[in-house]
Amino acid sequence: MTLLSVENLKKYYYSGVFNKKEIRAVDGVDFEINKGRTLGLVGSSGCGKTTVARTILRLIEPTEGRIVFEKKDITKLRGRGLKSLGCEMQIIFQNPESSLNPRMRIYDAILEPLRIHKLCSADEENEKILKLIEIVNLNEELLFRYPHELSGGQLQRVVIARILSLNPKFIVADEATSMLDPLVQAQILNLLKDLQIKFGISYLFISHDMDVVEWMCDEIAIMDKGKIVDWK
Ligand SMILES: Nc1ncnc2c1ncn2[C@@H]1O[C@H](COP(=O)(O)OP(=O)(O)OP(=O)(O)O)[C@@H](O)[C@H]1O
Repeated sequence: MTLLSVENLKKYYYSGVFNKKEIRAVDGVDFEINKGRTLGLVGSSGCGKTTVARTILRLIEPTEGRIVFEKKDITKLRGRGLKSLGCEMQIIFQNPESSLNPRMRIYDAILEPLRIHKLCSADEENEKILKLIEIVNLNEELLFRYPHELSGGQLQRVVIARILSLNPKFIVADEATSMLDPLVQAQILNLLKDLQIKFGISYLFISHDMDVVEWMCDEIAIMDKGKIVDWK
């Protein structure tokens, strides 16, 4: 069953004041992702992978095309609709520290989205946080530490716990494990796969590492100069 479909997606940038130069970052991309499946997006640096992801998540406006999520056209969604879409579609970046406030203890970092989106009552907060860290295999002792006191792998688990609190249906992993050493990378990838099985999450998995993509993904789209040029 299709969760997300992207039709003729384009994102052009314009640079220069006098001699306007057109940059076709994404130039007519089509794909579908089914529920509980993973699509890999690979290609050389600058081919448009991150732009595809940010456009789908409505973090940037597409120049042209249509994005359909759960049978709903979300291309022009605004206001409250866009806010609730923000829970269902999430992104994990390469550097977990960029997603976490350095002055906020881990406990509060996981609590923050629960409070912002009013996802549980005050009485349920503690239990919910303990449940989330159990799901991502994070030790309870780490809850009262600050981000700089955790390793890259532990931080990525915190980021995943925060995201999971929102019950997402779709997650973009944008080079999410490429800064981690191979053993930790394998652990995080296994965690993402487990979460997919448990919660039926769909992923758009962006990476330079073809071995990782082949292991992680059901289907792979290869991008070049803003277009999908091959499928695997
Ligand atoms: N805000 C912007 N303004 C102008 N050009 C941009 C902007 N964002 C991206 N681009 C350009 O769009 C193209 C695609 O960039 P994008 O970051 O999507 O590529 P990528 O495949 O994700 O690269 P990488 O693997 O290095 O992250 C590049 O030529 C980039 O310079």
